[in-house]
Amino acid sequence: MNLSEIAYRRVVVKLGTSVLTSGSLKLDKAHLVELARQMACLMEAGVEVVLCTSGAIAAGKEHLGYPVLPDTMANKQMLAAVGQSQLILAWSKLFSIYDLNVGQLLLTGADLQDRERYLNARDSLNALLANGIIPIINENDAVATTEIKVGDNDNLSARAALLCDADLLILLTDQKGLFDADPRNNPNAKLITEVVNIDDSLRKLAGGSVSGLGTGGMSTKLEAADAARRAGVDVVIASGHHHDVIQKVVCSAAIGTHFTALENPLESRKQWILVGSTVSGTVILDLGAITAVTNKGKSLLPTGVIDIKGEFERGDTVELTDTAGKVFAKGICRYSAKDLCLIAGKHSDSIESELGYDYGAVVVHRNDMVVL
Ligand SMILES: Nc1ncnc2c1ncn2[C@@H]1O[C@H](COP(=O)(O)OP(=O)(O)O)[C@@H](O)[C@H]1O
Ligand SMILES: N[C@@H](CCC(=O)OP(=O)(O)O)C(=O)O
Repeated sequence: MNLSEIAYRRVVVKLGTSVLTSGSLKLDKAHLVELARQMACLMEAGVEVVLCTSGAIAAGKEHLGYPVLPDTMANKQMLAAVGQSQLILAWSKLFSIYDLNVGQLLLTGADLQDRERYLNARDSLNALLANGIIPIINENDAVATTEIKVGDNDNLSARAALLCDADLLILLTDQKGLFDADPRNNPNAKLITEVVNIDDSLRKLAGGSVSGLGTGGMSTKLEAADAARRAGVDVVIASGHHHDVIQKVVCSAAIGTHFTALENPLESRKQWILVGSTVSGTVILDLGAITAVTNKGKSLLPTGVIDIKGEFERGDTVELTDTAGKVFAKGICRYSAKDLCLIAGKHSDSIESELGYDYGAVVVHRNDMVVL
């Protein structure tokens, strides 16, 4: 391959457990050597690489000799705590062959939810890159509980790509890309080489993980691809076992499934609303408000609110839905759920008389909203 064809300057490479174990129950060290070589070669050629690696729980099971344990959160945390240190040790040793240092960033959803913590994580990631160090990211499974987790490394890697302003996200897995059906169940499934629109019909094609190794399957990869391309990042889903896959994808080879970045990416704050912040509640809108928000670029006023679900505070992120539950936007709410119940369906002029105070006429401002 000719590295003079390099098309990207900053790349996030996400390696699923399925790739790291080659479908077995332990880390496939020989394959890790191969993957590290490809990433080191790109670094040498001036491409900045961020590695988002799964495999902590698999490595923990291997290191402890596959103990038979009750399936509790504490046991998963224990396996991740043991396995993460083995995983980072393996990567650190492999990159040291190329005189490359690594820096470990263990994140949870909670670290990215709060805008200030999000910006701190961004500074740390950028500082590693600025010093030629490979950031190695995983979810902090040893302390994370379901409530505070991102939950899967596909979405975590998309958030990492946004954090460091990458121009390419490569999701490597055990399939050649996204197929029109799960190839494990359907031998006639066809590879989709180019995705232009991510819509409900495409989402229906992407199933979960059935191997028992991975988390989320293709459906979380599609979520990740959607978030990344909205932020201006190209995405490729490909097989982690394709020869020289990382280098070839960085040189724009036609491998796997390609998602081209949208031409008008979301600004940084809206990227955070889309992928960083956690949804605390739901605001249900009438048809007039849905049209105003989705087609006319308007802010949401209380008069268009029909109902509210969940307990949220002023400043929390909410989903905006229709009465059937279809989510069409996400945004930061300027009123708490309690206040919104009192002003729902009312004219903005009456907010002060209803509440005794007023945070402005708007419930979700269009600058704080991402239409999906
Ligand atoms: N439409 C699809 N195309 C390809 N793979 C699919 C599809 N739907 C579901 N899958 C499943 O997604 C799996 C890959 O995801 P996952 O198991 O989470 O692996 P990883 O550890 O790489 O994240 C594949 O093994 C496959 O069974
Ligand atoms: N954080 C977990 C992996 C979670 C995950 O998304 O796994 P995968 O679907 O294999 O990328 C671990 O290190 O075991």
